[in-house]
Amino acid sequence: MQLGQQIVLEITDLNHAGEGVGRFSGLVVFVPFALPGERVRARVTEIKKNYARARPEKILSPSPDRVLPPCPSFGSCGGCQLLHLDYEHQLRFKNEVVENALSRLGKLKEIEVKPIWGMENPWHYRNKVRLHVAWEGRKPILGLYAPSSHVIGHRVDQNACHLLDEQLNALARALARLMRKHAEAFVGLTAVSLRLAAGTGETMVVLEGDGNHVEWKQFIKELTAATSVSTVVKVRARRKEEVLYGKGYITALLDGLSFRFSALSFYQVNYVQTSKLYSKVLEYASLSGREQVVDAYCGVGTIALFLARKAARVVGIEISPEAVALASVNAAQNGLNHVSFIKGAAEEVLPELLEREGAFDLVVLDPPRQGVKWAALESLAKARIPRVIYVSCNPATLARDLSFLSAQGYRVEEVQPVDMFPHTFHIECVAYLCR
Ligand SMILES: C[S@@+](CC[C@H](N)C(=O)[O-])C[C@H]1O[C@@H](n2cnc3c(N)ncnc32)[C@H](O)[C@@H]1O
Repeated sequence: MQLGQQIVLEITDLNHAGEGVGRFSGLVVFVPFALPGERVRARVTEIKKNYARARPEKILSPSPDRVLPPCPSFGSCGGCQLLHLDYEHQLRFKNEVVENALSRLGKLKEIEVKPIWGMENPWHYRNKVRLHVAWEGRKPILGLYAPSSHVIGHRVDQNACHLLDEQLNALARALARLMRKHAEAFVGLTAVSLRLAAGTGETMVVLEGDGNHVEWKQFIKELTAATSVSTVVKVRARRKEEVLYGKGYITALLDGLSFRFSALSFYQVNYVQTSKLYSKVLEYASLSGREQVVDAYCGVGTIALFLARKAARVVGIEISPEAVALASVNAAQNGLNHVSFIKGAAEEVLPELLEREGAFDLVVLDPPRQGVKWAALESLAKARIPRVIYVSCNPATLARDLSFLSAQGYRVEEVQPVDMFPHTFHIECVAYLCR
């Protein structure tokens, strides 16, 4: 096989990233946007020792599960990987990814993986987007990068995104128009994020990088006159927030609670599915009102406050100082005064907390994609925490960590996948473990 060679192959499977898997001359070949059962003609783009990658040029015999992607940017935009696969089959694929991760990576057999909870309407669900700034001559353009590249593959002024909330699509278009008008202001800006708070409809524009502040003033004046944007914040190298307009945060409403979040604090991207995810956490928690609970990786305190409505005491742990400050405000605003928050890394704070006051009934973990550090996992068994709920956005690290906890004496009772990210390969899960 050679780079640039044209090959014809049968696709037999999908890998965890949603790419078609076939074989050519004995080598595994990944073909993005190809489906199992398809025969494709593709051009080799990468050759490694154990696998190759090829770009599809023609689908010679399409799968019956293939659908026409509604977005003209599909394939040239890195946002979606599964828009060509019928939604029912996307859900089936995701269940299989979770089952395979648990059995192959985690060596965990006989775990009950429930059928994934899909969306009734899997479109326009995203309340956040990070757009990149690129240049077309002296004019800035705004869009999403092509897969594995730093080239814009989807321009927001040309097409609306089918995953993004329509309010944010409209804001992105208005922004792109004004950016071209105030091109000077955008020299030095690398990205612009847009966020929307459900329930209140408040929106935030986050400018990343540096630029001409005098020009920004005029740009922001025109932006806020032309749109209903609530706040504009600047962050430099994604570290410190500087409020340029409005309050610097927006407030979302979810199932009777309100949550403030800011430019640098995490907030789940899909409101409909977040409500289902948190209801599952609450169901697994099955609180009576007497329990003491830890919510590790608590963000702005969302799960902590959901649980606090039914628990005696909740302690949240979070590394981001912005998020911890907002979590405390959120607790106070929701009248939940038996919740406290500790700023720090879970792998340091959790072992200390459990050693100091071991009497917690339940620990919730909701780490980023890298999963939980072993020091934190070990401390659960050491403190004999009876029940653990693990929320994960990465089946591979979930499998690794559940395997570790199994070896430490925990039994994985059930795993519920939730489709937080339709049309992409990303999968959210919530797992329930008992000692
Ligand atoms: C997936 S988010 C979950 C947030 C929250 N549970 C929610 O549902 O909105 C993970 C959070 O963990 C925080 N984080 C990342 N590394 C951490 C660490 N080592 N210790 C504590 N928190 C961490 C991030 O800042 C982020 O807020």
